[in-house]
Amino acid sequence: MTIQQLKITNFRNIASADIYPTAGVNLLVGENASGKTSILEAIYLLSMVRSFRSKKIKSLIQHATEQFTVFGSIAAESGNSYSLGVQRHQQSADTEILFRGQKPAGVAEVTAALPVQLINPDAFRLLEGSPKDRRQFLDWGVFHVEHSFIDCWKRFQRALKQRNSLLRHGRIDQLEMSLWEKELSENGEKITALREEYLTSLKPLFAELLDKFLGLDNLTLSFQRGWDKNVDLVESLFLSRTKDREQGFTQAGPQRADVRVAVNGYTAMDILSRGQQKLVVSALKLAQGALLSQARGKQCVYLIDDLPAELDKQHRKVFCEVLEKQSGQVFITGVDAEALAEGWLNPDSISWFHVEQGQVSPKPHLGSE
Ligand SMILES: Nc1ncnc2c1ncn2[C@@H]1O[C@H](COP(=O)(O)OP(=O)(O)OP(=O)(O)O)[C@@H](O)[C@H]1O
Repeated sequence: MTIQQLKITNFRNIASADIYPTAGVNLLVGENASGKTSILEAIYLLSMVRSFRSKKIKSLIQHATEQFTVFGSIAAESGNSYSLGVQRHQQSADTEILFRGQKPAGVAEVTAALPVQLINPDAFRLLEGSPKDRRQFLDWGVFHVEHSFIDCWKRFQRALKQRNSLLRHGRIDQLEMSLWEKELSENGEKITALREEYLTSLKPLFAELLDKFLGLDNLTLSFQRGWDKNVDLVESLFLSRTKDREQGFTQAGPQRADVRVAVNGYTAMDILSRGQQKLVVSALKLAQGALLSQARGKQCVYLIDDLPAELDKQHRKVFCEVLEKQSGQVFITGVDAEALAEGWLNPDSISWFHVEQGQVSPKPHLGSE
């Protein structure tokens, strides 16, 4: 997927922008608070229909205006182009999405059409955050690669909600409980198998990238499925009914899964430097893009907020080379044009944009100024 045109209206501090990015690397340079991250946020919104910075989508509407609009013209790998627009009005209860001129069935349809990977300071959460952050990472990949996942996931969530609500009832209807446990475990086992399979496919791609970035060959990823490995989920649920009733929720299952990232047996975030953590997280995200391309022939759009931060010159150079060699579209922000200009193999193929007080304009390549 490639964004050929991006039009932004009344979004954060951007009153109006209309840009034509290149299919490869796009660099967005500007001072603090100029609006660089807002552009990444607008692209992320097109894919996820939410922000990565704010839970309240209305906070994205430019102050003193009524609504924002983000529009993208997207080129698919098939050669077809289609339009995607997301709009939110102050007075409206919903966010409007228009995909190929129509209202999509759900957000998942849009997300599947425009896979976006974000590497920003919050991406560290993948290592230092809760298991939920790592499950989200894993499920992003499974969702894009395995189309049956979304249906299993929805059915699983519904069954989990039902079981939790039964657990809180005064008297449990054993038959109803068994029925929901069956539904929960059938879908839970499928989700787990898909997650395991996905992680197995991801590992070699991740190892290859990590080797380029850091040469950390003793780093391991291990999947923890979320319940006792010696029993089936249905059995585990049955055995834990009494304990779950006391707690008021289901304790075992894929909703407790995790991916442990360890170096020589130690939790990665406890021993890696900040720069190493950034490269591990980046390698994980780039590996997801590579797997999507390998499995589905789809390219992902990478959003990288402040690439130079935390990385020395040498690691920045390796990172740039990897980004240039992979086939997805990349948007990178930075405050220092010189630091951003370093390390590219083909600087002439890169598009530059200057961002200043919410205005976005194409910028001549640094060397040609
Ligand atoms: N709803 C809004 N309406 C108008 N301006 C807003 C709104 N929300 C945020 N802003 C402002 O938009 C500006 C742009 O912020 P943004 O984070 O995009 O800048 P940036 O260029 O990425 O900065 P930095 O380099 O410091 O990360 C900030 O000054 C912020 O206060």
